[in-house]
Amino acid sequence: MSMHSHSPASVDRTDDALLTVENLQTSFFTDKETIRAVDSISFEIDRGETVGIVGESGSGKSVTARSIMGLIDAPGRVVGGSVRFNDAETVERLARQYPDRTIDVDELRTEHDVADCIEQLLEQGVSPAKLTDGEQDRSDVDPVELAREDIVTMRDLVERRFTDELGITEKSAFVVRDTDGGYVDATHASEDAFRKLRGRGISMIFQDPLTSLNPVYTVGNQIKEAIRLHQGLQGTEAHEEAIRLLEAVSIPDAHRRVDEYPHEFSGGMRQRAVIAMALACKPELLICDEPTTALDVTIQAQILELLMEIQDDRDLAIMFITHDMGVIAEIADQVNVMYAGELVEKAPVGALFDAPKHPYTQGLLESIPGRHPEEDRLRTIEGDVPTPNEQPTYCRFAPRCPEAFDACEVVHPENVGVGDAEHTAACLLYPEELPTDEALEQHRSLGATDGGDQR
Ligand SMILES: Nc1ncnc2c1ncn2[C@@H]1O[C@H](COP(=O)(O)OP(=O)(O)OP(=O)(O)O)[C@@H](O)[C@H]1O
Ligand code: NI
Repeated sequence: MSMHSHSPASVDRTDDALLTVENLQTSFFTDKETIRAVDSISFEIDRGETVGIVGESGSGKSVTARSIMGLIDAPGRVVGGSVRFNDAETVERLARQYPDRTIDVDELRTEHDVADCIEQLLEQGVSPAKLTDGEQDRSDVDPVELAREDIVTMRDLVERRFTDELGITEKSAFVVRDTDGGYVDATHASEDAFRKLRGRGISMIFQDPLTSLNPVYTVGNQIKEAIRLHQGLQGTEAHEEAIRLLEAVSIPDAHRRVDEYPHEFSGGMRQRAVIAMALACKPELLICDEPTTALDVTIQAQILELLMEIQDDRDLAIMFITHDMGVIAEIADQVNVMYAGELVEKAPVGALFDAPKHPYTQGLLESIPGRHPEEDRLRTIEGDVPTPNEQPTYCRFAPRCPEAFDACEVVHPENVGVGDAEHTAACLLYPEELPTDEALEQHRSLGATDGGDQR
């Protein structure tokens, strides 16, 4: 049982999710300002599922991906939230390698009483709202009572790292074992653990295949290096596996092409080779950051088709980043719409296209080429994505929004349920069924329990 199960904002898909991103916050600290590139976003990815992340340039899509991969460099830093990777094999492997940095939740359950822990936290001045975060309908209930009812659990305290605050667990721990399935907390993993998590576990491909391929080595040697690192195969075995992988990504004549250099490959073939390299690591989750934007439309369609086939074969989860709603329609099961560092709408792909709720999403859909064949000019949303350089007490989309009203300047919209169980939007027009003043009150109170800046 998770604290989130009653929350309209965070849909209860937690139990089986392969990846859980919760209140992730990543900022860049420049001389001039703090850019809140990813500003407290939450979403999940299930096994075998494709989750699309869509939004205009500068909305924070790549920073989200790089935060998950542990690839944020100075002046940037993940400043809050967590990224939990829930794969039993990975948890066991890392728990063996990092016994001192592993938390055993079952042990904690036998040694500590959750209600006592919560009492201590309240005494230390932690707000009850923080302890019941996600329990909007229970926010007036004493958190100690929720612990007694098993609604707030030891696992919840571990996930929010309250057990660190209590001195029960090591602050540097990042592997969590639990009978219900543990996880690796990527936001707390050390550099070397991240390297182990990348590749086997989570693997990423980028927009420009040339940045992932080294021009001085043959394509085959680069794939073989990945095979050696992640599967421990050498010599002929590695060579055979490299050919199999090139065949798996439909590179014709793989026996010969395995010995060619990247410049001898076309753009589409290079992107296929990069996918083969990513697969050499046998990942559970593949993150694709605009992998087809540099390619022409026909090749783009072939690569998407290929990814779908590979996904079916391997039950691979895919997080697919694009600014193109057309691509989202092709490939995604679930969609997260980002704007200026925030997640403004989340929905299954059908619901998003049939009934987009956020005016921003509506604008993105209106600007898909071919939507209005009777018009000669493509519709666009006027203006640009603002740089998110302050904590918003308003709606960041309001200046461009055709539906904006006075409150949008002074109330920050939170994600609220909009119809379908798995559909949320962060817009003051919702919940539609409430009168405006009550809707605004709901956004204000959700904002107050949001946690805000965490670290
Ligand atoms: N190294 C950095 N230093 C400072 N700011 C950065 C850095 N990297 C990203 N940002 C800022 O973070 C915000 C989000 O950038 P991000 O690259 O994630 O956008 P995106 O949605 O991937 O856009 P695109 O579609 O153009 O790839 C932007 O405001 C960007 O300026
Ligand atoms: Ni990007």
